[in-house]
Order: sequence, then structure tokens, then C-alpha cells
Amino acid sequence: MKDEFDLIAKLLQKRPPVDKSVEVDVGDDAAVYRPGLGMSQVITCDTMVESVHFSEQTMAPEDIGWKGIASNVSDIVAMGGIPKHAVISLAAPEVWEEESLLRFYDGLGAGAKHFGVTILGGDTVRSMKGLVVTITLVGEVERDCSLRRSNARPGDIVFVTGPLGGSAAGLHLLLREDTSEWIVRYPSLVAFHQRPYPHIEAGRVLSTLGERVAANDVSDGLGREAREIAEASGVRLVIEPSLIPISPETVAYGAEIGVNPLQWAFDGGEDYQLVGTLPAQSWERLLHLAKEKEVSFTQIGWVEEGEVGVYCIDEGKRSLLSYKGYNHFA
Ligand SMILES: Nc1ncnc2c1ncn2[C@@H]1O[C@H](COP(=O)(O)OP(=O)(O)O)[C@@H](O)[C@H]1O
Ligand SMILES: Cc1ncc(C[n+]2csc(CCOP(=O)(O)OP(=O)(O)O)c2C)c(N)n1
Ligand SMILES: [Mg+2]
Ligand SMILES: [Mg+2]
Ligand SMILES: [Mg+2]
Repeated sequence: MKDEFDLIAKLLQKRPPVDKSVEVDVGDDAAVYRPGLGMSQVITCDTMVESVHFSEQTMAPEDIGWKGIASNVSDIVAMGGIPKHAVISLAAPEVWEEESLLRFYDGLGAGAKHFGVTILGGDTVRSMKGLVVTITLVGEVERDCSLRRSNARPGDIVFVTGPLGGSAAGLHLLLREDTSEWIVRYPSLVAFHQRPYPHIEAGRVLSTLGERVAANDVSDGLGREAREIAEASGVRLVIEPSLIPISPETVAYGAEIGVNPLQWAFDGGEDYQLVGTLPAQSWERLLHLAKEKEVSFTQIGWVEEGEVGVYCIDEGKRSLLSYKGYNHFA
């Protein structure tokens, strides 16, 4: 690469085409886009740091790009929104040469295309150590229809949208010394970790239901995300661990190495499914709509009055959840 500007020009060739809601594209001081009529804007931002969110051993450059987009899409989905436009901040050390950065953008472009996101700009700077990627994503949702963490009420059903724990199992496998033989045996776990697929339609079914729905995406582990709903709503969530969907490969890998896969589900994170609550009388209607949209919802518990927190119920016995979830500063 000649310089930063030459690199940016090459990276931009990897992005999907922009739509007509974009008034000013990349190439000016800032981009300008037109929000949908009658829609509220949703905005989120997530960062990925080398050695914290990924390493050479766990993710190829393409995977980092895909997961960067997916983790931001996941937060828009957790509000019930449609992801729209992103800006990408890239801080790259010298060891990240042009070829690797272009591969990173291949994954980013593929993710953006898959989730219907346009890339309207960014910033490219030198980092002294480690790649740092920060993505800001805007989306939109119908006015007053967003899925708030504070929406849970006693009597609601607690649900998740898909299998949990697979990403943490995949990370465990990728960090092994003898990783290559395990990758062949458990490819789905590697995919859970490297290529998450937040379901835009799952969030959309919930936000267009015309009901009071709470939701949170599982980036830090089910325990942590459920607790955030309980705290924001001032209620108690009761979870039946035996109802938590866990993929057969996650169960098999856990059994082989002596780890309870529930620990990955509660504490692992990066699954990018939703955990949420909604009134019990709307459950059957949700399942009916979900079937049409090919998204899945599984009940894992219910909401009660009482001391705020998350409780697990096992053979009729309740205990306060001891799982903590991922914490950057713990
Ligand atoms: N440095 C910051 N400045 C302002 N707000 C922040 C900062 N870091 C996090 N937040 C806000 O705190 C809340 C929790 O953040 P986080 O746990 O990262 O969300 P999520 O897990 O959904 O990505 C979010 O509303 C986020 O926007
Ligand atoms: C090399 C490596 N070590 C550890 C992890 C595990 N890990 C890193 S960050 C994280 C939680 C999610 O990241 P965060 O920045 O908290 O996402 P947010 O909740 O803000 O969306 C997890 C489980 C990983 N993905 N890769
Ligand atoms: Mg965050
Ligand atoms: Mg979130
Ligand atoms: Mg997030």
C-alpha cells in the first residue's frame, strides 16, 4: 500500500452498494442519509480489540470483519430495529499488512451485504499495538415499538431465540494446543464463535407484535443479560436450566472434556441470540408468526414479583443464579 488513502480506496471496493436513502456517500467530511418516514432512529456501537475479542488463533481476518458487523446488528435486533448504515473505525498496527486488512474488509463487506447494512464511512489510523475495530451502526424502528429491557412484568414468559453456549465452546476449542483435530470434529462450534448470525426477523416479529416486549442480546452470557432485564424492570426472572436450548455438538464437546455446557450458556457470551420476555397471552400468537418467518422462540422460564434478580429452578428448588457473565474489568 502507498499510504492510508490508497488503503482506504482499496477497502472501499469491498463494501456493498449504497441505496437511495443515502444523500452523501463516502468521500465527504461526513455522510448524509434520509431516515425512513415515521421511523425512530436506533444507534449502537461496539468495539473489538485484538487479544481481548480475538487473536490469531481464534479468528481469521475475514471472521473479525463479519463478527464486527454481526455484533452491532445484534444490538439493533435487540431493540427490534432494522439495521441500516455503519461507520467503521480502524486502528491498525504495522504488522497488519494490506493483505490482512483487505481480508478483514472482505468479511466486513460480506456481513454488511448479508445483514443489509451500507458502509457510509469510517476512520483509519495507526495503532502501536493490536488491531482495534469500532463500528457504529444506525438502524430504525417504528415509533414507540422498541424492545426495552424495562418491559418485563410478573406473569410474562421468558424466552430465547436460539441455542446458547456454542460460541464459548468454540472459543474453548480454538484455544487448545491440539486445536486442529478438534476443529474437524466440531466445525459447528467454530462457526458459532467466528460467524454469529443474529436474526433480524426475530427482533422484527417482536417489535411489530404490538405488545409489551423486553429483549437483550446475549453478548455477555445469559446470566448477565437476564439480570439486566430483571434489574431494569424491577422483577424476578425464573429460569429452568433444562429448557435452555443447547446444540448437540456443544453438549457432546462438553461431555467429552468434562464441562457442563450450561456454564457456557450462562457465562460464555457472544451467542448473539435474544433473551426476552412477553405477556403469556401473546405467546401462541408469537409462535404462529415466528413459524411464518422461520425464526424460533423457546420458553426458558417466567417472570415473578419479588426480590430483583435471576433465579434458577431445579427439581422444584430455587436458587439465586450464581453465574456472572463476561466482565471486561472484573
Ligand atoms: N464509554 C461509554 N460512553 C457512553 N455510554 C456507554 C459507554 N460504554 C457503554 N455505554 C452504554 O452503556 C450501556 C451498556 O453497554 P454494553 O454493556 O456494552 O451494551 P451491549 O452489551 O448491549 O453492547 C449501553 O447503553 C451503552 O451505550
Ligand atoms: C481471544 C479471546 N479471548 C476471550 C474472548 C471472550 N470474550 C471477549 S469479549 C466477550 C464478551 C463480549 O464482548 P463485549 O465487548 O462485552 O460486547 P458487548 O456486550 O459490549 O456487546 C467475550 C465472551 C474472545 N472472544 N476471544
Ligand atoms: Mg457494548
Ligand atoms: Mg446488547
Ligand atoms: Mg453489544
